[in-house]
Amino acid sequence: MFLSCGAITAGEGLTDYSALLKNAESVKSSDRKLFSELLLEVKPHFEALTIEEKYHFIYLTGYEHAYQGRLESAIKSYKHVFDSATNELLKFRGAFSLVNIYLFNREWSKAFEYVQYIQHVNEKIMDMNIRHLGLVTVGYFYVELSQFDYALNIAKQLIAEEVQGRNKCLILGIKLRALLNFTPEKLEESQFNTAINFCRDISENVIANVIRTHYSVFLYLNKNYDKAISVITENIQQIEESNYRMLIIEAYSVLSKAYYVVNQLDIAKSFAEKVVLDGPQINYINPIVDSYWTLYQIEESRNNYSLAIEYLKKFSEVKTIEYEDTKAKQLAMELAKYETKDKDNQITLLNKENQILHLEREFSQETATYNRWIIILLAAIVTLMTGWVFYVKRAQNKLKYLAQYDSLTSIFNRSYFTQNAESMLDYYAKSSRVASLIIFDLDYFKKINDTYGHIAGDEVLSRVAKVCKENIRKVDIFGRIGGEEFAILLPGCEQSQAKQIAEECRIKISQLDSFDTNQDISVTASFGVTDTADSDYELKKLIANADEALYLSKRRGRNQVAVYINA
Ligand SMILES: Nc1nc2c(ncn2[C@@H]2O[C@H](COP(=O)(O)OP(=O)(O)OP(=O)(O)O)[C@@H](O)[C@H]2O)c(=O)[nH]1
Repeated sequence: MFLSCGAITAGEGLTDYSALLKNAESVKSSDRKLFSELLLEVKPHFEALTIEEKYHFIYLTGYEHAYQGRLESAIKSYKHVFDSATNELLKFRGAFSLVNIYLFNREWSKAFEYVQYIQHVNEKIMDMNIRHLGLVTVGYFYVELSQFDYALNIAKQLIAEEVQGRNKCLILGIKLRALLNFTPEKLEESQFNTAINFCRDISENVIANVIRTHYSVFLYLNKNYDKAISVITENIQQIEESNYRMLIIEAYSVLSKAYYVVNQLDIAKSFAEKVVLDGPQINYINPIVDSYWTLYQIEESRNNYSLAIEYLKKFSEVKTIEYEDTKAKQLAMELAKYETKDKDNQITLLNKENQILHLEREFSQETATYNRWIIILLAAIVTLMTGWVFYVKRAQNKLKYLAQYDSLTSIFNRSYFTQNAESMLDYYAKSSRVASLIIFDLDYFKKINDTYGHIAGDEVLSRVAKVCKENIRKVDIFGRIGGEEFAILLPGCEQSQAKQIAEECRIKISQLDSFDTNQDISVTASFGVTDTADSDYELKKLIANADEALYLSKRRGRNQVAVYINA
């Protein structure tokens, strides 16, 4: 009961409702139980409240409804405050509370109505904390609708007004997220660190962790995979304990992508699986799309084709949801902007032409037809544009594949092999772990081409790649680095194990059938092997030394494996 916490009375035994409401206001996010008790205490005396107190009470009731998840009732209370309260501050609070709920409900146009109000009146709000909280909500709205330039303008205004405390921490997060999507090339690591430190110093740990996930995405985009991983893993316990699902999902998603790139496939898979655990959740559809793609890539690289296809199907389902969602947001935004412009135009027109009212009716009819056409046109443009973006993205994916894989053998091409091998070697160098390199070259391949033709030669190359791929692990990096020259980087393998693997590949190649042509084609290959203990971690040096061993095999009569000796 409230009285046990100390009653606030206004002399002569009368309860000071204003003070009760103020008390409720101050504990609304820190002591939920007391907050509810205070509202219950005031409720029976509603009629005795002053007008101002009545609206304050209704506003706080809205807050209580929203907290309990009764969003329709919360909207009713907040709207009542917004429509009828004379106190500008309360009206303003009603507006940004409505934006938050409409954003949660994904009712973009309705949210936009109140966003415009907040932007229009914020300068009249003298309580800086409330004014800034309203603007932070607006910034968040624009980020949600991918209107990053608008979000950045809001951040600029708040920073110019020397925003403080939690609002500053929130807007720094919004600003970094907008920049990450808008102009990532202009971002620097120090900006993330400054924001994280600021939020941490004022104990806003959840927001600090949200910014850490943006930081991790930034590092991932800049190919700094190890750091992208450590930024999250160092704080993973705090992130998981936050119970903030969106944050947790974003963190898992970036971890799974980064672990995939550094070839830690089991860990990458476990994080991606956690992201997709609850099925397609519209409020965080992007990480789900990314995670299905990662799962598909992992299973495909492990040759688990049926599972890979399942993930690809899921990926395509969630991609469609993501695409529809983006389209809906863009359309809502375009229509909302159009309607605002149209409203402004009409007001000016009506002011100017007040004297010719009879023409106004005609005009609005025309405008209505005109509006309909514009809306249809806009919808068509947005559909076409998003369809085009989708098409371009698909074409980009195809181009990306072509740029990374050798079309004849479907293994990595030289440049992608080099890129992957170098980052793997960097990674291994840091932890001083061993890796080996095998290089092999087909014997007398020119003769095969000359005797049986280039098409038969191509078939040989593709079969050689296939048998070797079957013989190595999924973590090994396998590429075609020349016409009939191949390389395999084996992380964690010592020279003696690599030699054994090379020997197995050599035997498998020499046992290749004579194909469907019935021609008796005999194929062999010569191998050279070295490891990081003998040749260090620089790819160029490893290749040169393995090549030296390969030519020793050739000189010794071909169809054999030689190991580089560090004299
Ligand atoms: N069919 C086919 N042949 C290729 C391809 N790329 C390179 N070659 C051929 O591979 C042959 C390589 O010949 P050489 O470098 O003389 O080597 P080799 O005949 O294998 O002899 P050794 O390496 O000394 O055992 C050339 O005839 C190239 O035309 C390709 O993509 N397809």
